[in-house]
Amino acid sequence: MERLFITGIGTDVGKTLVSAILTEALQADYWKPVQAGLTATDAATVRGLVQNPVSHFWPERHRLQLPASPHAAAAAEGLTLRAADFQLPATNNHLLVEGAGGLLVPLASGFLIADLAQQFDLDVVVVSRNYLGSINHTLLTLEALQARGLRVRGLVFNGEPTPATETFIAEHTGVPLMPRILPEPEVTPAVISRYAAEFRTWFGL
Ligand SMILES: Nc1ncnc2c1ncn2[C@@H]1O[C@H](COP(=O)(O)OP(=O)(O)OP(=O)(O)O)[C@@H](O)[C@H]1O
Ligand SMILES: C[C@H](N)[C@H](N)CCCCCC(=O)O
Ligand SMILES: [Mg+2]
Repeated sequence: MERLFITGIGTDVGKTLVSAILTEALQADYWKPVQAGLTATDAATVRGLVQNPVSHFWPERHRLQLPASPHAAAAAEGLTLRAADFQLPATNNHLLVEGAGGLLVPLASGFLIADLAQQFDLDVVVVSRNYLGSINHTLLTLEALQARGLRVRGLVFNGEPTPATETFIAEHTGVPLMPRILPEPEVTPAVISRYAAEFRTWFGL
């Protein structure tokens, strides 16, 4: 059974896109524990992109109005998020848990996204979007995971292929590479389904 925590090298790097692909590939359940910003929630986005009838979408534990760092969005509502608030959904299906922003984004004082992945004892998928500076952000994320003893199930490169970047990161870290995502003119259920087939092959399904 795959139980995966989806993180990335920052915000807006494609975690939700990759979550939709993995949800479809594995017919997995999906859970976003903390949603900051409610105009278009990540769970609604994934639900709209996934076509299989098996996936279940678990409700967010905290839905915060402000599209900001969760610690600040919670404080704006007079809330303090705590580790004890969060329990992994009780499912027998594959499960994908999407973080908010990057690995060290704060949920509260002394409580980071990385702590959630550790608390749930999940393997981690890292999404790296290509931009100038992304090598450093990717290596920092992978070092922080290693320092916490978190296992990397795979790294996904998203965006314009950049062989010099991807080869360096792969050789320097030795992390397993999942299929890469190209810039898509539009993100549709058909696009998700096409990548899901590639990921199914990667998982040996
Ligand atoms: N390969 C791609 N092709 C086209 N659009 C993309 C691609 N990757 C990401 N996007 C778009 O970029 C935006 C940000 O991606 P996404 O929402 O997946 O980021 P995120 O890492 O989940 O952000 P957050 O930290 O808010 O959860 C979305 O509009 C998404 O559709
Ligand atoms: C609102 C946004 N889309 C994400 N959900 C939260 C991003 C928090 C980033 C905090 C930071 O690293 O400075
Ligand atoms: Mg997202």
